[in-house]
Amino acid sequence: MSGLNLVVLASGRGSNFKAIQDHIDRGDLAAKIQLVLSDHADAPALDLAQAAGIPQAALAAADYPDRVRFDLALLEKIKAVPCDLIVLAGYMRVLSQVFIKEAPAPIINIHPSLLPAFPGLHAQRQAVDYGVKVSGCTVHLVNDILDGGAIIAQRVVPVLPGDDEDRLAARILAEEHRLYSEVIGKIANGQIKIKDQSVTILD
Ligand SMILES: Nc1nc2c(c(=O)[nH]1)N[C@@H](CN(C=O)c1ccc(C(=O)N[C@@H](CCC(=O)O)C(=O)O)cc1)CN2
Ligand SMILES: NCC(=O)N[C@@H]1O[C@H](COP(=O)([O-])[O-])[C@@H](O)[C@H]1O
Repeated sequence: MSGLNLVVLASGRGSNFKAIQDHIDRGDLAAKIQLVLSDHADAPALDLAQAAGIPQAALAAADYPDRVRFDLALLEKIKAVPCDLIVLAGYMRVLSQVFIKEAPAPIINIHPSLLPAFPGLHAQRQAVDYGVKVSGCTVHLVNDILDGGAIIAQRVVPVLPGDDEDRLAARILAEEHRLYSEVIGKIANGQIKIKDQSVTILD
């Protein structure tokens, strides 16, 4: 039983993708990553996917006239494989309304702050600069409002004296690696149900 079919979108390092695959390999997560897609051909996430024997591909934005045509090409690759859930794992492009509408499965994202605080890019830097005493990470549904989709789960992470962006990011990242697989596991076993843009969490 391979469980939930996942397609992962990653722009860079891929540590969240790797954490999900590690949970799958350990038998902790009833899912199968069918494809890893990136908008950067040199993304380390693609090397991690290749090493894990997972099909992977990169699409270059420069090869497409606009965001919608890029997203339609992305969708074409996603629709060619079994997909129950699209997982953004450090995917650094805003998805168009067309992508959101035409996606063959729900889309989730992990964000390194306690949304709605600090949306967008460099959330950890925003938190340090603001001087908050706690931050954290959020798993949310993806819709056409950037980082505005329904919140599925959050974890609080302390901001310690002397923290800079990198130290806080590392502390939050460790929590992301746990939270994301926990949430995907609950989607796989039906404890979290997603219908259209609403989330139901069963205790
Ligand atoms: N339609 C949506 N698309 C995306 C969402 C979302 O909630 N709705 N989440 C983001 C993830 N993300 C933060 O969590 C994020 C990613 C990228 C950007 C952004 O401004 N990207 C720029 C390019 C930046 C770059 O190339 O360095 C852009 O796309 O023009 C903001 C937030 C994923 N997509
Ligand atoms: N706005 C989106 C965003 O900032 N996402 C963040 O990018 C990092 C990707 O790391 P990874 O490639 O090692 O998973 C993660 O910290 C993720 O929360």
